[in-house]
Amino acid sequence: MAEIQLRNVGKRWGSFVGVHNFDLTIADREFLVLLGPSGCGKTTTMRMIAGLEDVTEGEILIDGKVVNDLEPKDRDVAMVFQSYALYPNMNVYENIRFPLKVRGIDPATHDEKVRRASAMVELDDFLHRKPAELSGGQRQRVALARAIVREPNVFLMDEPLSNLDAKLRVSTRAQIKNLSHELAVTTIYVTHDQIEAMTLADRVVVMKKGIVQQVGSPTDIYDRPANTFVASFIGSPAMNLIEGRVEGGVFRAQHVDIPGIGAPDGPLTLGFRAEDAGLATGQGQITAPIYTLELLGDATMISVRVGGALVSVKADKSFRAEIGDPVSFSVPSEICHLFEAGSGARIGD
Ligand SMILES: Nc1ncnc2c1ncn2[C@@H]1O[C@H](COP(=O)(O)OP(=O)(O)OP(=O)(O)O)[C@@H](O)[C@H]1O
Repeated sequence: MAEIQLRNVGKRWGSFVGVHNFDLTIADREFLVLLGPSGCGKTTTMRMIAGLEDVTEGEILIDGKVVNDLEPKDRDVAMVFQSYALYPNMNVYENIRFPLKVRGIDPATHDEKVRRASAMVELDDFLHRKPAELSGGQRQRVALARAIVREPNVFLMDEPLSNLDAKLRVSTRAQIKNLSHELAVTTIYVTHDQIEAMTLADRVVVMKKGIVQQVGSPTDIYDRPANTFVASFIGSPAMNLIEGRVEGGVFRAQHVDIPGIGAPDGPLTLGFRAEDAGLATGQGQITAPIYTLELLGDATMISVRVGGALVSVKADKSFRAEIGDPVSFSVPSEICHLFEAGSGARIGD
């Protein structure tokens, strides 16, 4: 059982603000992902929860108890880092067992606990090996098992997959998801990889420059991004964003003419996702020469240049044309997201 509350938590170093006013309750057993570009304050937030970094403002509570002044070892949280930090002279069994020894857990229980944790990450056959005799993915699993074996109240994972190659990331990601379901322990997971965030999280917190931009389920964040930063950070490709003007309910930019826009006259940033639009059968709302074509296997991505921006639309995998050929996209107003031109904040639903 562990509910974590962050009450207006902040971190400053001198005048530099690393994390600003972070206010959120993380439910017991929730899988929360902190997502954002490098330097946005994800790791600092996690380190404050772990007790590895002092809090400058606000309070952190674990199960209703303020832990600001508690030592990391007294917080009952287990951390998994991007660097595995395994002991090179110990074999896998001893590495996994280590936290139990340090914590003075009854030695009679060690063997069972180590074997259960190693079985969960499918390392049963590797217990006698030294870290140097393991692959990167296996080492990462030892690090996971070492966190699991403690049976902590909270898991904190800081980019645990970032040292793995693309294929291993996908399989280890699936394993983490399955483990978190099995263990049902409150987990906070830091990543800058939006796919990892979308696939793992119950809720995602998107951060930028120390400030929380949006908190929501992966679908909330994907379907209703709170601002252009979130819209351009989530999704592959990111949401198409076009700067233009509304006049009499029609959004206009170079090559773009979209009627039915519910915003007052003036400048506006309009967004839509590549998979929501399509090729127009007649005259569509965006008509321009093809800038590039990418064959994705299951679809063809067609891009045109609109003003300075590249706008992409997914078409059928059989679509073929030449760069420079004219193309027209169907972009009805219903699929469009509207953002304020200056602040980038979302307008309406
Ligand atoms: N000890 C420190 N003193 C001063 N500034 C720091 C310190 N530690 C971190 N920072 C700054 O705080 C900001 C947030 O850092 P943090 O490590 O939390 O970012 P992050 O989102 O985890 O990035 P990354 O994905 O690169 O790990 C950064 O601008 C960083 O330079």
